Amino acid sequence: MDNLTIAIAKGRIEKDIYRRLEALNMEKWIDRDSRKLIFTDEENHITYIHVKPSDVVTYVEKGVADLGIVGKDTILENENESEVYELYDLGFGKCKFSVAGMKGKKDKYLTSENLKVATKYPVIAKNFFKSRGQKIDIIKLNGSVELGPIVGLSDVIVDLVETGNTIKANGLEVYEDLFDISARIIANRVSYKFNYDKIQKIIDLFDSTVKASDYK
Ligand SMILES: Nc1ncnc2c1ncn2[C@@H]1O[C@H](COP(=O)(O)OP(=O)(O)OP(=O)(O)O)[C@@H](O)[C@H]1O
Ligand SMILES: O=P(O)(O)OC[C@H]1O[C@H](OP(=O)(O)OP(=O)(O)O)[C@H](O)[C@@H]1O
Repeated sequence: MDNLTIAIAKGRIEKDIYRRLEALNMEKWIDRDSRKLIFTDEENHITYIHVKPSDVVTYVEKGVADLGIVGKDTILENENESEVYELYDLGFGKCKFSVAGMKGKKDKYLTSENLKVATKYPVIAKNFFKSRGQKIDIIKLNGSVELGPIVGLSDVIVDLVETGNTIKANGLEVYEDLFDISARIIANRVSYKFNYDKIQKIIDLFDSTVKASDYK
């Protein structure tokens, strides 16, 4: 039997993925202490590959992976988003997209033209302001985005907010929430068609870990 390949996003959501696999007794196939990037579950015929979050959609879209597990934010930011099917909301990795800026400066945000927006997510930020008909300049950063308004690089940021601690610790406030984010299972379109039963079985397995516990 051919294995199904699942691309797992390394980093923040990894821990929750392993908790689910552990609940299914499927984690034993993955050596988390090793530097290996590919593992095989011989019992369930699954190959796991460990990739950067921003590369998960690429592996799935190209058909190298049948399935991928990655945050909704990363899916929406990818130019090939529409080329993959989003099948299942895993319910972990929860956070939200927000617009934030310096405390007490919200008025400027609402009225300003050519707002300078610092973000790791230029596609999502552009789409949001476009839908509102507001002209903006994007400043693409790769992290520590909250610094933008503090040092005068930008007027606002578009970023993920979970606990709100980073925003607060840096004297910023949320001006507006965009939408909620969580980890999703995505599928290659062709593979979904040809491996429907196998893929459905894997989704049912993940689903059973939610029903059997309070992971959500
Ligand atoms: N507070 C949070 N901040 C950022 N991401 C979060 C948060 N809470 C949950 N997530 C989820 O975790 C994912 C980010 O994981 P991580 O920070 O490891 O990767 P990354 O920053 O996108 O990648 P890298 O830093 O390697 O380029 C997001 O895609 C999102 O789905
Ligand atoms: O609301 P909070 O719980 O504080 O979480 C939000 C922060 O977490 C993420 O940053 P991350 O830790 O991934 O670091 P980064 O700045 O390198 O992206 C995100 O970009 C926020 O800065």
